[in-house]
Amino acid sequence: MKALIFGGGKIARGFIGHLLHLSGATIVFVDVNAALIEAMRRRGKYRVHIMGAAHKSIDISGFRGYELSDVQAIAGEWAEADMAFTAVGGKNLSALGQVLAAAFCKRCDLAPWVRPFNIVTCENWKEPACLLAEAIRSRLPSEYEGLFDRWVGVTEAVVMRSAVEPTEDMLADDPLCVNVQDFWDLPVDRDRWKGGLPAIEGVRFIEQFAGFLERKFYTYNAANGTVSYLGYLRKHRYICEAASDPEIMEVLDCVYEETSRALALKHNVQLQEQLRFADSSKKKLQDSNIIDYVERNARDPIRKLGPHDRLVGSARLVQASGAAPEGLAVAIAAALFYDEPTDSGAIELKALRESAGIDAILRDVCSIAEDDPLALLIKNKVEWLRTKRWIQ
Ligand SMILES: NC(=O)C1=CN([C@@H]2O[C@H](COP(=O)(O)OP(=O)(O)OC[C@H]3O[C@@H](n4cnc5c(N)ncnc54)[C@H](O)[C@@H]3O)[C@@H](O)[C@H]2O)C=CC1
Ligand SMILES: O=P(O)(O)OC[C@H]1O[C@](O)(CO)[C@@H](O)[C@@H]1O
Repeated sequence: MKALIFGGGKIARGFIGHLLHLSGATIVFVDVNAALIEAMRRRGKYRVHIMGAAHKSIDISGFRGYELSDVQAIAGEWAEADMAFTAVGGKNLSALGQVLAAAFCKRCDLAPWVRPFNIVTCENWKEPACLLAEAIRSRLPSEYEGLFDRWVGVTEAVVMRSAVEPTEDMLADDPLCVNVQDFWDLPVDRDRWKGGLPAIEGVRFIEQFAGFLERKFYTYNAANGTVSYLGYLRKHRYICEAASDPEIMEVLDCVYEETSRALALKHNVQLQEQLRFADSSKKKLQDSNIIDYVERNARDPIRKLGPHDRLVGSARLVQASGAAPEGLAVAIAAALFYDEPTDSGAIELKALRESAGIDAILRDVCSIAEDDPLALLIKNKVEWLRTKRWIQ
């Protein structure tokens, strides 16, 4: 078995590469970051540290690496590969699609198709498989479209292992190592997969997958958004500390309650089952074996305040179910005040807030109009945060 992994970051190395290595696959990483690829080639191995279960940690070696600009090499590897995964960040899928379209044409010219090829997105994003498939297909010359439709499946996975930057000491020893959660399951949408199913450690093909990614995103990520933005205001460094702060837990429980009702309704899942799912998210956030940082989870607030992302997207879902997203509105209000000076997105957000005001952020970043009930609710929660002195 041979697999391409687009992205060489934390999830690519610390989860997808790990599972594929355990399955005996030949692994080819492709990343836009030339320095990262150079380091991967030079060092030839990296360590995956399993947090809280050091005896399961492992060295991964025997992989190859290419820069994304090397379309010819990607096409050559593709011609011999069985599947590909992406872990590049949802906002980069469209740019990746452009390269994959060019590589696909070259790959078609290199060798005839004899079996289907699947690309699995591993991204916290709204409908990433559709997005990537369209980003590739829309750039294909018409004579290649039929081949793409016939031979390539684009499907998606739900990534629930956390992969975290190691400490500076660990990086000094191995700059490519990754700290990961002791979690091994990778659910993949079976219905979008073309052809026979491979046996890959941890990969679980699920039928009627629709909705699972949304449930995960608006449960796990809505919760870690809530915990991290409130955690920042409450000056917590670690996620597990913030998630165990009684004042934050009150808001967190409210978020779980409102998102669970809306998700159960939308996806026709028993409320009790969805609440159990929410509970597993809470346990993960509070797990002190997982050394994860408020800063990492709050990072890139402009993306995370986007209209379909974890906070506003889930608030919209709650509104659509006929309820008011009280807890999520607190989390969004807190995110508007994520003023971390080391985060370029946070600096931009603060400058926008100070120059144009909250209404402008809600309109331009979150796509929430000034007279939308959600805007009014969020602004009420901003005042509430002020009365609690969590913001000035
Ligand atoms: N780190 C985590 O705990 C989790 C991450 N995820 C998702 O996994 C995805 C990857 O996240 P991380 O690995 O944490 O990020 P990361 O920042 O560690 O890695 C992303 C990598 O993608 C590369 N990249 C960007 N654009 C590219 C392109 N067009 N082609 C090839 N490579 C490109 C970057 O250079 C970087 O090396 C994201 O969608 C994230 O939401 C999901 C669950 C958990
Ligand atoms: O970069 P993003 O989108 O915050 O995704 C990473 C997050 O997803 C999670 O796995 C939550 O499910 C977190 O551990 C992690 O912070």
